[in-house]
Amino acid sequence: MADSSPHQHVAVLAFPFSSHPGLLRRIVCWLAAAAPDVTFSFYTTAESNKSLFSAPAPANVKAFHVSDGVPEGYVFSGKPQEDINLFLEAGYRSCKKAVKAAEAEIGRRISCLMADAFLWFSGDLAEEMGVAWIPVWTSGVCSFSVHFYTDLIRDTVGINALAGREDEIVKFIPGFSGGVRLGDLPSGVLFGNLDSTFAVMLHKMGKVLQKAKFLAVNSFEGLESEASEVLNSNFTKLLYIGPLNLTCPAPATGPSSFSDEYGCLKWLDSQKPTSVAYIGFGTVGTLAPDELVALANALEARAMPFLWSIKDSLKKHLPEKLLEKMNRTGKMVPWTPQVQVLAHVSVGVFITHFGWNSVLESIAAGVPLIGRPLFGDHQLNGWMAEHVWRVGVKVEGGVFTKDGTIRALDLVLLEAEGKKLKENAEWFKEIAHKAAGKNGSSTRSFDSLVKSVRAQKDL
Ligand SMILES: O=c1ccn([C@@H]2O[C@H](COP(=O)(O)OP(=O)(O)O[C@H]3O[C@H](CO)[C@@H](O)[C@H](O)[C@H]3O)[C@@H](O)[C@H]2O)c(=O)[nH]1
Repeated sequence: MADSSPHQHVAVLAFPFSSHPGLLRRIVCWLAAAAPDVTFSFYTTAESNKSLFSAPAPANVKAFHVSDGVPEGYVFSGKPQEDINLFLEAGYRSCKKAVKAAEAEIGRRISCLMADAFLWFSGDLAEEMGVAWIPVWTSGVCSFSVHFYTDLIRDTVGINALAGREDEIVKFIPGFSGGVRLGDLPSGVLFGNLDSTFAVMLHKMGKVLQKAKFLAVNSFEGLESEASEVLNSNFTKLLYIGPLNLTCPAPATGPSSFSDEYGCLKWLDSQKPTSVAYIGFGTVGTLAPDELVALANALEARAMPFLWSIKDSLKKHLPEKLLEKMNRTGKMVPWTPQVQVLAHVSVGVFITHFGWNSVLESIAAGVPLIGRPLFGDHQLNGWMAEHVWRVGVKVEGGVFTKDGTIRALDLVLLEAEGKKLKENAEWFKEIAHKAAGKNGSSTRSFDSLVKSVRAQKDL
C-alpha cells in the first residue's frame, strides 16, 4: 500500500438509522472542505448510502458500503429494533472488513477513525488498527451524561423500581444538581426494556467512552455547562462543534433536506410575524391517530396559522371536514427545510418531539417550543428545555389533547410566561451564534479537529 505521501486517510463510521448518518455526513463534508488534502472514507449501509449520496459530496469524500448484517434469505419477524440488532451483531467484523477494503481501494492506510458514539466497538477497532479515535455524539451532553452514569443511577434507584416514583426529582446525578425528574430519564437506563438492543448499546457506549481522549458533541459552550464541567473534569475532553445547523449547514453538498420543494418559505412570507406554529416530529417518530386529531382540532379551534411537516400516510387519520377547514389557515407538507423555516420571522412557536436537533435548531432561531416527547432522549431534552433553559413547555400530561394543546399555545403566544420563554430562547440564540461565528468556541474546536485529522494525532 502506497503510504509515503503526507496525505491522510480518515475513516468515518456512521450509525445507519434515523437522522444519524445524515448528520455524520454533514460533519464529514464540512471537514473535507476544510481539509481538501485529506481523504475521507465514509461507511454506512448500501441503503443509507443511496439516499445520502444522491447529492454530490466533495471529491475527497468516498462512500463505502458496510453490511447491514441481514443474513441471506433472512425473514424479519417484526421484533422491535431487529434491523439495528442485526447491524450491531455484525458491526465490528463488517466495519473492519469495509475499512480494509477501502484502504486497498484508496491505496492508503487510515490514520484516524471517526465514528458515531453509538458504535461503542469503534474504540477497540481504532486500537487494533493503531490509529486515533474520534467518537461523535450527535445528541446533547445532558443525555450523554445519563448514559455515562447509568451504573450509578441503577445502583442508587434500583432497576425497574420506578413505579410510583416517576415524579420524584433527584439531585444525585452529577451534572444535574438542580434536579431531574426520574420519569424523564431516557428509557432503557432505569426503566423500560433494559435488555433491548438500544439500551445495551447505550450502556456499553457510556462505559467505553470513558476511555476516549475526547468526544465531539453537537452542542455549544454555555448551554449545558454543569453536565459539561462534570464530564470534562471526570473523564474526557468534550469538543463542542455545534449547533451543527449553524456550524455546518452545508446546503451546497447536502441531501435534499435543504430544498424547499413544497414552497414553505414562500408561504411563510405571506404570514404575519411570529404568528405561525411550525409542527414537526423529526425523522422517525409518529403520533398516534387520536393525538393527531387532538392537535389538529386545537389548531383549528384557535384558527392558528400553521406549517406542519407530516407524511401523507398520516394525514389519512384526519377527518376530511377537519382537513378542509385546516387547509384555510395552514399548510401540510411531507418535508420542510426546517432550519430555514424556524429562522423565518413568521414562526412564533415550534410544536415538536424534543429531538435533539429540533431543540437546537429552535434555540438557534430563538423560537420557543411546545413538546410532546416520543422516545429516547426526548423526555430529558424536554426537561432541560422546560426546567433548565426555560425556552419551552411540555404539553400537559405529555400527550396531545385538544384543550391541553390550546392551553400550551395560549401560554407560549399570549401570556407573560410565554414572553419570558421567547426572551430566553433569544438569549441562547445569541450564545449559539457567537459559538458558531468567527473565533467562536465551536469554530475553534472545529479548527482543532481539522488540524488533528491532518496531523494524524490526537487533539
Ligand atoms: O420536515 C422535516 C423534518 C425534519 N427535518 C430535519 O430532521 C432532523 C430531525 O432531527 P431530530 O429533531 O433530532 O429528530 P429525530 O430524527 O427523531 O432524531 C434522532 O436522532 C437525534 C440525535 O441523535 C435524537 O435526539 C433523537 O432522539 C432521535 O430520534 C432535524 O435536523 C430537522 O431539521 C427537516 O429538515 N424537515
